[in-house]
Amino acid sequence: MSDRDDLLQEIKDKAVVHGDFVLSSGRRASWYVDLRRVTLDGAVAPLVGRVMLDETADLDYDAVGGLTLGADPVATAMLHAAAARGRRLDAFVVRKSDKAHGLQRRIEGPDVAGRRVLAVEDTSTTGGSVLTAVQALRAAGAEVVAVATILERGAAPRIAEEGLEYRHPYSVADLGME
Ligand SMILES: O=P(O)(O)OC[C@H]1O[C@H](OP(=O)(O)OP(=O)(O)O)[C@H](O)[C@@H]1O
Ligand SMILES: O=C(O)c1cc(=O)[nH]c(=O)[nH]1
Repeated sequence: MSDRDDLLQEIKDKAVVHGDFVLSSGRRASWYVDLRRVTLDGAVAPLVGRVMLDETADLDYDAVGGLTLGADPVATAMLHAAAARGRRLDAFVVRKSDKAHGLQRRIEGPDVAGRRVLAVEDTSTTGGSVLTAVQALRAAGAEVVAVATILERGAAPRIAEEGLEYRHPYSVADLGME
């Protein structure tokens, strides 16, 4: 089995939940994918890093991150997977709102100004979260080369509207969901 197949199986086994849920956008859904159950799983996180690096291998970026919290373990998994392959990749965290004390940074980590960055998410349904990160990154002077999520759940049209390249190893159909 490939990393891609292995990760899909882990997502099906550990992250998919059925029930009645309110999503980040306020929409309701009969199923939810709690990808934190795989991105924070010590056995699976390295797989997440490798699959996301493979999915974006043709893109030129040297830092990765997104809106906290779902994006954070995706970005650090990629940082570590890149290091294991001998490649330097920085990570960053975009806060949901400005910080009023300390250094008052909206984007934590090495500076992103003037750098080519990849905006990531664990999943995107409306694209609202990842596009909030894109907006903050652009305001900080970064060039967003693309958006990448583990699971595309409906955000593709919205991301395309922004003229952004969008990568995702899996979509809803891979889970057998509507
Ligand atoms: O494409 P969207 O409609 O924005 O939905 C997807 C977002 O929802 C989840 O995060 P959530 O808002 O639950 O916040 P959290 O990461 O802080 O838990 C998920 O991690 C994405 O960030
Ligand atoms: O749209 C969301 O909020 C959402 C959907 C989903 O399947 N998983 C998740 O973490 N968030």
